Amino acid sequence: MLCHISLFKIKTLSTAISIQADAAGYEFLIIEHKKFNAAFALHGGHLVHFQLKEQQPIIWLSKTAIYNQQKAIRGGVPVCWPWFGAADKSLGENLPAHGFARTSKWELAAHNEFPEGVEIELRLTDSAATRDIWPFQFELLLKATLTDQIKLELISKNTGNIPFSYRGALHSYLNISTPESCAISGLNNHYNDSLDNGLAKSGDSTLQITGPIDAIYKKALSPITLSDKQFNRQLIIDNSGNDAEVLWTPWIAGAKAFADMPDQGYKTMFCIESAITNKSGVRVKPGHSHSLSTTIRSHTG
Ligand SMILES: O=P(O)(O)OC[C@H]1O[C@@H](O)[C@H](O)[C@@H](O)[C@@H]1O
Repeated sequence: MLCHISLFKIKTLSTAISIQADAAGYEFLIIEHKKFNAAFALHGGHLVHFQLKEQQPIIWLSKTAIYNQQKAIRGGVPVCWPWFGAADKSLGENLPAHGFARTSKWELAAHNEFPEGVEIELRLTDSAATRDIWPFQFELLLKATLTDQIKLELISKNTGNIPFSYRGALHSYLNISTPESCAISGLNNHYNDSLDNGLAKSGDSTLQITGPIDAIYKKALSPITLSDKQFNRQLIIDNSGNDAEVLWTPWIAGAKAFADMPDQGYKTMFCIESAITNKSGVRVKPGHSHSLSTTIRSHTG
């Protein structure tokens, strides 16, 4: 499953679910269900693998991803939180891009196996280290329901006594055959091009992948479909709680510049992210929660 990492089993949680670790003690939750295989890294609360039996993986993971506590994993579904992109200057200098959730160690809060799949809950709460850079109390829950589809729900709960605002994303790296085989439809026509100083532009409702893309599309009004001719499948993506879909591929130069992506890696991935990118973010009052989600299902033929 994670064929480029050697893992040993630490604990069996149910027939399909176990905790396994690499030689350095980096922990994964491994799911070997009769319908699919999947894996999460506890570091980052990060889905790193999902593959239905007899199909190509839905989620892309870099073969040269770096697994250590300081780094976000390249691939999978990074949880970007409590900000998206660069941190607000008011929080300080040199803060990590896309927040601290993807480089924090999460805990397994619940797991349940049933005939059609599994439910997994991973939790991250504030600590002295998080309050040092983001002065709020919170409970972040990633609820994953894995069946013949992936459903990820990120619930941001304010456990303190002052409101907070957050931005973020479920930054899905989708596994594709080749860029030329793919077309994306169902997008909103309006986007801001991050490769052109955030300029507001309008595009066609179907997008081909022919070069680098880094764009913030206004929230789609219906599900988005990534059609992949060579894999003979459509990935159908339904997001909620978001204000945008961020589309991203680093393309040739970008992949070359990353130490944790093979030079050719850009050819087999494409990101469609369920994101909150508005400057003001989503405000969550004490005792309240907000949910950001993405559902990805595959339709073959
Ligand atoms: O390399 P990172 O921090 O994981 O970010 C990857 C990309 O993430 C995307 O969401 C951003 O729009 C891009 O600008 C960014 O390059």
